[in-house]
Amino acid sequence: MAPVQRIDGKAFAARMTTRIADEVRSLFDEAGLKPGLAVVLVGHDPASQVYVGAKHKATIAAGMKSFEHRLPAETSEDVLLGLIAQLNADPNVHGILVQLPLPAHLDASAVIAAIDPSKNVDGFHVVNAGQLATGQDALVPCTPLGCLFLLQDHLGDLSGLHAVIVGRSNIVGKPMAQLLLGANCTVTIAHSGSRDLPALCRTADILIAAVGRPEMIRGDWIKPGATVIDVGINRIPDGDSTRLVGDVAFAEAGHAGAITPVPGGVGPMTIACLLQNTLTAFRRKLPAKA
Ligand SMILES: Nc1nc2c(c(=O)[nH]1)N[C@@H](CN(C=O)c1ccc(C(=O)N[C@@H](CCC(=O)O)C(=O)O)cc1)CN2
Repeated sequence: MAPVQRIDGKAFAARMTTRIADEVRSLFDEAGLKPGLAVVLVGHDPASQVYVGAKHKATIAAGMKSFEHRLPAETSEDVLLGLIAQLNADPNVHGILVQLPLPAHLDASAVIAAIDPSKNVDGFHVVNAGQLATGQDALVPCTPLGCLFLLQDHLGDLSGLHAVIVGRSNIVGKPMAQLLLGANCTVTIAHSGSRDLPALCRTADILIAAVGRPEMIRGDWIKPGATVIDVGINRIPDGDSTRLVGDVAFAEAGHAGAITPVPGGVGPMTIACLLQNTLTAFRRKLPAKA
């Protein structure tokens, strides 16, 4: 059997970012306007600080305007909702993202619901979710969108393939299922409590691991030749230090057809798709050409 291929999300994301930057430049030449992305971080979660910093860098690299709002951990919901109302009304802001997780005293659903759906570049608003579920043009959550791009790039047409998604979150599992249905896959959504999960996973041509548990998916859960997309980003102790692992036991997956590594797989695609969604939201606000 051929050795497993590594699906290089980092390289794909870099190519996407270059293409987006080219589009941003030519739109600026045509219309004299730039897309603007506002990212709101509440508190000091170390991983969130890294991701928000990476989003700022990527936004600038793509030629967009970046508006960063770093608020103290004790920020009240009223203050946060006030900032969101201000960003909703700001014509220079085309995309708004509130970094998750939020501190425990804040209600993430209420905060997401306050973001104008046409600027909700995370695609988390119920309007965005409803549009995706009913096959309308939607702003689609960045992580599953990135997974779909990697799958289509690697496999081409996905029609008729059986995709098993392990994980049922609103952010990854459910929108991933909608995207794969839209690409004509047969889709099963499973979770850590599904009966005989290993056997279910072994039926997958495409296996999406989005369960948030380090290396839970073992090698013998993977059908030979399957394409495995590992969404998990888990930091585990490693001697005196730590290291990142996915939800799949990568070292046991040598018989898969292809697999995304962690790091360097899905993670960078999340940020590239955020830029893509910001560009989409911006384009939708441009005046129609005569
Ligand atoms: N509002 C949102 N919050 C969160 C989202 C999101 O899409 N919207 N997703 C995650 C975090 N996330 C982006 O916000 C994110 C996670 C990981 C990466 C990434 O590139 N990871 C690297 C490894 C980085 C490291 O060393 O820690 C990789 O996988 O190669 C980018 C974005 C939760 N919150």
